[in-house]
Amino acid sequence: MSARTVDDLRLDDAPLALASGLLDGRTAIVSGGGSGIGKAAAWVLARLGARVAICGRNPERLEAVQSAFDARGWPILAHPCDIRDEAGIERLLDAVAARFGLPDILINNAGGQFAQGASQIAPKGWRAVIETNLTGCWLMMQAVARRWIDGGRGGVIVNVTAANGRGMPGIAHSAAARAGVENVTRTAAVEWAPHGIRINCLAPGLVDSGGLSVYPEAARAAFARANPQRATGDPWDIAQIIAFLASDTTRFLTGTTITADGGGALWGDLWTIERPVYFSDSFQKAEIHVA
Ligand SMILES: CCCCCCCCCCC/C=C/C(=O)SCCNC(=O)CCNC(=O)[C@H](O)C(C)(C)COP(=O)(O)OP(=O)(O)OC[C@H]1O[C@@H](n2cnc3c(N)ncnc32)[C@H](O)[C@@H]1OP(=O)(O)O
Ligand SMILES: NC(=O)C1=CN([C@@H]2O[C@H](COP(=O)(O)OP(=O)(O)OC[C@H]3O[C@@H](n4cnc5c(N)ncnc54)[C@H](OP(=O)(O)O)[C@@H]3O)[C@@H](O)[C@H]2O)C=CC1
Repeated sequence: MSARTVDDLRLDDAPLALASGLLDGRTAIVSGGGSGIGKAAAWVLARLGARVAICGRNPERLEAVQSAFDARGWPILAHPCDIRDEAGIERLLDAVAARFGLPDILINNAGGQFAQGASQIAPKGWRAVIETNLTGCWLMMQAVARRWIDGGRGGVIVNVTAANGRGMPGIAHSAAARAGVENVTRTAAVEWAPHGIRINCLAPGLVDSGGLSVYPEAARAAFARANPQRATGDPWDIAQIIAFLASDTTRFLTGTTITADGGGALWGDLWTIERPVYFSDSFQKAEIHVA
């Protein structure tokens, strides 16, 4: 896919890296499956043979994906759910169980944040982002893992985080939440290994998924400078790594984070908010006053 739209026909035609039929008979839940990376992941998983359940807050987005799947004859359950609502998560899992049985795969992809300087973030905004990206992700993984453990069987979890190794200027709340998810992933990977549960994270850099439209124009124009490839990522490529992590191909991999950021962890410059003048090329060192 050279253009970065998450367009249905492009998702049909984009080449698959994994073997067709690899996920035959598996059921996967994809949170945030109505848009962007989650939608691309739902497509990859279905093209590999999985039955897919998608959730998100906005029913219209889910229904559009459901219609596309129905038109292709792919089994799908679209169930609105806010991942911050534990009772809602139980209803989602009950609906999946009634339609497909216990899931085999959880793709914890739902998330997001708003860009704001760290000193400006209001307590309510901080809590909203932590609740979404840390607590929501945790509630999903715990609820699914409990059902696997109670059912005496294992499963695979893929948590979509964000490349945060050098911090994430302009989205401090999300940086904290994603680091928390990566650590609880390492922890749960050990605790739940005896139950046959594998769990890994995929940390994307900037991916042109449509989700980036929430950022200011000036920030978006600079996003391709965030890595040495000087490019934003493609949702299809991210979706294929998700499927790779969800498949038995990676059965010896657990508790790790794969970063897919075009090398941004090594070099690049990313500000999701306007960069302070202190960091501009024209700023004179002599202007720095150290108390
Ligand atoms: C050099 C380092 C290199 C590192 C490279 C790192 C590269 C990775 C970069 C990662 C970039 C990430 C991209 C993406 O994630 S794309 C996907 C984007 N999609 C979204 O973000 C959409 C989802 N977001 C949301 O739904 C919301 O932002 C939210 C998470 C907050 C949840 O919404 P909710 O409906 O619960 O919350 P509210 O809207 O009611 O708001 C609650 C309070 O939050 C504050 N708030 C919300 N929006 C803003 C805003 N735009 N500006 C400031 N504050 C905001 C506010 O306090 C709200 O309360 P009030 O409304 O009462 O004021
Ligand atoms: N695109 C990028 O550059 C990067 C993205 N990411 C992360 O990747 C994931 C996918 O993002 P992307 O596809 O790009 O953007 P999108 O905004 O398209 O996807 C976010 C999805 O999460 C869902 N979602 C958000 N909050 C909730 C909630 N409380 N409960 C249930 N669903 C929710 C949204 O659906 P709805 O609004 O209907 O609830 C939406 O489908 C997110 O976690 C994002 O933060 C990380 C790094 C970079």
